[in-house]
Amino acid sequence: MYRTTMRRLRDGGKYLSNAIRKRENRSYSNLPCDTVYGGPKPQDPVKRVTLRHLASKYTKKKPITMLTAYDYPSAVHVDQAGIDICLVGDSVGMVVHGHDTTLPVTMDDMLLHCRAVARGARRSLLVGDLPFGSYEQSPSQAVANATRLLKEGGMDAVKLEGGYGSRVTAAKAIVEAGIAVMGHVGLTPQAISALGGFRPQGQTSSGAKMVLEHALALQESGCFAIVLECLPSPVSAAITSALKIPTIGIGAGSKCSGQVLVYHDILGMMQHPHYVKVTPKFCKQYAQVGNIVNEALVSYREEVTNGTFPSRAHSPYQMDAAELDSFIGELEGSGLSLAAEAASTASKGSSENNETVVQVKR
Ligand SMILES: Nc1nc(=O)c2c([nH]1)NC[C@@H]1CN(c3ccc(C(=O)N[C@@H](CCC(=O)O)C(=O)O)cc3)CN21
Ligand SMILES: CC(C)C(=O)C(=O)O
Ligand SMILES: [Mg+2]
Repeated sequence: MYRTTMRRLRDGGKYLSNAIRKRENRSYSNLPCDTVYGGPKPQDPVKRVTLRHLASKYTKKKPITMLTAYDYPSAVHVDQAGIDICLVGDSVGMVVHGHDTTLPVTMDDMLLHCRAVARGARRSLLVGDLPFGSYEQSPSQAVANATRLLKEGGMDAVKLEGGYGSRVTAAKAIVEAGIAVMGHVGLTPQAISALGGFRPQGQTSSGAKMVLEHALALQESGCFAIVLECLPSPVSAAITSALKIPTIGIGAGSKCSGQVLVYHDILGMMQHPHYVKVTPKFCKQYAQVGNIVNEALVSYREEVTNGTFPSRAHSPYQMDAAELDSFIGELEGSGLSLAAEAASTASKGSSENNETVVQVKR
């Protein structure tokens, strides 16, 4: 132990960089499913998307793909689909926690979701939203919380909203601390109190000019990309043209350098009337997972109610005949004759029923 520690110390950075290399070379082969999405194949070594990858896509005018994920399974899916950037958005507060706005989301909420996503996504670049109240007070507050998202949340970069002076100063301070920052202008949901609703932005000449100025200021502060939310297409086209860094649009038309949407929205999981008021109309649904979930849950309820579930196929655990006989004997010997009869009947039921038994290995 002492020797190993000494060797690591003498090695200096070498031990660490070998450990990192090992981690990066982990392969997908231990993941359970193949991919049919055109993303990385299970046998491919895992290479994290980097800012250089994004810059290269941007230069080649290849659209950058981004999607939210809030937990381990959604992160695995985003990763397997070959999406470039996985955003742990503060929209988690609305989509997963049922709030009407993103305002109640805390750093602790974000860190919990970030850690789950970081366990699931090994290839996508991980960006975590700085939540409302975690970066507005001072550049040092912004740096402290951005640092937590990387250190405790496992993120690769952070995102913050707004392009007014203090936000630009915060973005600059975070970049100077060595943390990659994504900006976010147009509809900034954390400003709902000032904006008066989830309204499209930049619909007047002066409004559009202000959004452009905010985007330019964020670029100047060192942001590596900027989200443009709910803007008319000509405005996001102009901003994209004026900037030297990628723009990622949401409800901002097709002229951005990339697109982002919310996981549950594209899957059609927010179609229950309960969600209608928070599901934006710019979102395309690529599936109707909500309906599939509803049908599955109703089937389960019905099958448990009418006794068809669990059948033998889903009752996989066996007992040797000798052990069973001995158990039934024990029950009878203890005066539990009804219990003994129940055990005996159940064993006959299972041998009469000739459905295939699914062997669950543990
Ligand atoms: N599920 C979900 N998807 C999102 O894209 C998303 C969230 N939640 N939560 C955080 C923000 C909020 N977003 C939203 C929410 C609603 C509208 C929307 O319905 N806008 C209406 C105007 C509503 C009004 O005028 O009050 C529109 O017509 O675009 C737009 C963006 C985008 N983000
Ligand atoms: C919609 C995206 C850009 C976002 O900020 C979020 O999901 O929180
Ligand atoms: Mg957000």
